[in-house]
Amino acid sequence: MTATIIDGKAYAATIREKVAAHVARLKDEMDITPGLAVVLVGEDPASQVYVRSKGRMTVEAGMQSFEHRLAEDTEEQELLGLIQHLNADPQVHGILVQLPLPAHMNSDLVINAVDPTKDVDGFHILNVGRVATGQAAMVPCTPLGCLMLLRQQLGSLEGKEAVVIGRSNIVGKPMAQLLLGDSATVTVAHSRTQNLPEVVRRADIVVAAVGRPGMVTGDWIKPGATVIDVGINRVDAGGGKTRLVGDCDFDSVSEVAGAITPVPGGVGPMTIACLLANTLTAACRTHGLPEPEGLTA
Ligand SMILES: Nc1nc(=O)c2c([nH]1)NC[C@@H]1CN(c3ccc(C(=O)N[C@@H](CCC(=O)O)C(=O)O)cc3)C=[N+]21
Repeated sequence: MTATIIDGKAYAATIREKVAAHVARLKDEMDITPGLAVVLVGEDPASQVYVRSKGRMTVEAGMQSFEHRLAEDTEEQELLGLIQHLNADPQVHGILVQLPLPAHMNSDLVINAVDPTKDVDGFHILNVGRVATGQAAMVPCTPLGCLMLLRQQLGSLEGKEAVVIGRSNIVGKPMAQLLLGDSATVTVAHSRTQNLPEVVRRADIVVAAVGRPGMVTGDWIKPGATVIDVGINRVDAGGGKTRLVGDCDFDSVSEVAGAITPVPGGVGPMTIACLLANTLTAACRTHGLPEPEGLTA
């Protein structure tokens, strides 16, 4: 069997179009332009690329983009001051502080300093609790994007066996909560899980979010399963070049799976589309306006 390739890039483009159409109406009818502030501390080249493409897509969706670049050695207090300023700025509806932060900063403290209504990453502890209890939240972008792809591919997730590989606060844990919210039966596996391949072989839905290139191979996969590959790993491609690969060994997994997301072109573009969707949702909530449909969990 050869798996269907789930075209995250194309689906993300449709999400961004929906966002743009709603933003255009907000501007016309309400004179409101949603705004997203992205804060980057340090000079990590990969992070700079993401920040640039986020900024470009924000503007393409008709929203305002504010970028703040701080030096690697910025004091935590200065970053907290900037966050207070953005919290108070009515033009800013969403705030994203790019992670990871430099080692001298307390990430939990910084994340929890963001106004939860502007926390478009969904990392504030209040939003974590709201997602866990099924209340209206800001939902983390990558898991939200994965959920959208799964719903699109499978329709209902009810009663399906889902195995999430990875237990991070930014992907694995919130992904598990969202799958539960859609009535899947959820296992969260990780690096210490015993008989990991055997556990994964039970799954109708596999979400791989471990950050290890090619770790999940075809023999781990139940025939026909839907596989969402969250990994974005840059590996040596020889000749001084690099390429992006996922956490799944694409060639062998796609021989067994029913459907699989590619890397690049799968989850990554959905993450950015969901960031724009969350910014729009935040703007609507702030102004007491109806939320866009199909863009939240
Ligand atoms: N607070 C915070 N929120 C984030 O959401 C966040 C972050 N920090 N830190 C860094 C990671 C990384 N990240 C990506 C998003 C999209 C692509 C993406 O669209 N990738 C393309 C490929 C891009 C390329 O070719 O380099 C793809 O997968 O097709 C990648 C990576 C969001 N992050």
